[in-house]
Amino acid sequence: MEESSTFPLPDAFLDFLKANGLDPSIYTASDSTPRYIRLKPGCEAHVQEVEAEMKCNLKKVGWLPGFYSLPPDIQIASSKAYREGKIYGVDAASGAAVMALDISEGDHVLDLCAAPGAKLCMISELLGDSGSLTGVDVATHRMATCKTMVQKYALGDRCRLFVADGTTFSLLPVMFHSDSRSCEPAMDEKRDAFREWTSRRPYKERKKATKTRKTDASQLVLGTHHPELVFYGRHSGVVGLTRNELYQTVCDNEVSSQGYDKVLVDAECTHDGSLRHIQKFEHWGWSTLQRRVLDAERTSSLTILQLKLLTNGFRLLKVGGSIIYSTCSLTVAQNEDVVEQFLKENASAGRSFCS
Ligand SMILES: C[S@@+](CC[C@H](N)C(=O)[O-])C[C@H]1O[C@@H](n2cnc3c(N)ncnc32)[C@H](O)[C@@H]1O
Repeated sequence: MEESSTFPLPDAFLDFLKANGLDPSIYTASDSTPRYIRLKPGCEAHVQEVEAEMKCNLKKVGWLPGFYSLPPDIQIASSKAYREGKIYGVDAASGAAVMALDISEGDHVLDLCAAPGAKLCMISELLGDSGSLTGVDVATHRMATCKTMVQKYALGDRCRLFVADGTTFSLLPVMFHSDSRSCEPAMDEKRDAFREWTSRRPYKERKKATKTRKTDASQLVLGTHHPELVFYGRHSGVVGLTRNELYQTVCDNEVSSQGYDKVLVDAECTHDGSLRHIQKFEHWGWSTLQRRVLDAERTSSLTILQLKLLTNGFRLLKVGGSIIYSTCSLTVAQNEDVVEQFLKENASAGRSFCS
């Protein structure tokens, strides 16, 4: 047990920190680390109203547009501004990862580990009325949260969300599918085209979707699946496409010109860098931390997963595009080492590190 911690860190976690050369005293700061919110664009006029409701000052974060810091003990989820979709909680570090993508108008962006969706929402805001956004996550329940977020904040117009394995996901931005269509689909195929998204679908459609989902889920296990499309916006490019068009396969040389402009690989990790997350294990139980985070076998298989995600993200990037790899771990093994290995295996990738 470490004297300097404000909450008791278990020995197994201290061993993990030691093995990775991390100083346990950083966790003493967890009670004084500010929280951050992002104000939805257009809601700037509501700052004073939010301050009055939360009974605290919002401090503008100069280097992150739309971000404000507030004292650590403020509960944002119970506030009216949060319920009304004017603000959402997102760390400054998450904001930094998104800003590093350098989103430009018209970009087609892929977020390969998207759920629960804070970064995806920010990307969507930066894209505004242009380009497209594809979110992928392997966890169905986390993707459900992501879908709820984009709908709550009305950010899903240009967005499509898939439950899929990011290490094998291979769909290109949807605009290109329709551009590259060689011939018009047959009439009966077109009748099956995706209609405008609605959560309240007729019974027949819901039944069909459940059947498709079940088939997709069983194929997911077999590894022969299509990604499961769980949401698409009006201007995501999906409306009007048939399933065949959406799931059209592409060859590698098409990707170089028709791939994504920007890819974010916010990879699964041990979350040790998220002080607030680690703090939660005090309530969830430290044995959960042991099982979910520290298990040595999991940690080594994690770095393999991280490398595979980064490699697949790069495969889907068009020539000249940018890819950002980020984690909420502080370990060199899950960050610099993964990137070094990736660069060794992908000579055509340029590099730039930031911490
Ligand atoms: C750090 S979280 C992502 C946080 C998210 N980018 C955000 O800003 O809210 C990592 C995510 O990776 C997902 N994940 C794990 N393995 C994956 C895989 N093989 N393919 C795609 N996503 C995966 C997890 O389900 C988890 O949601």
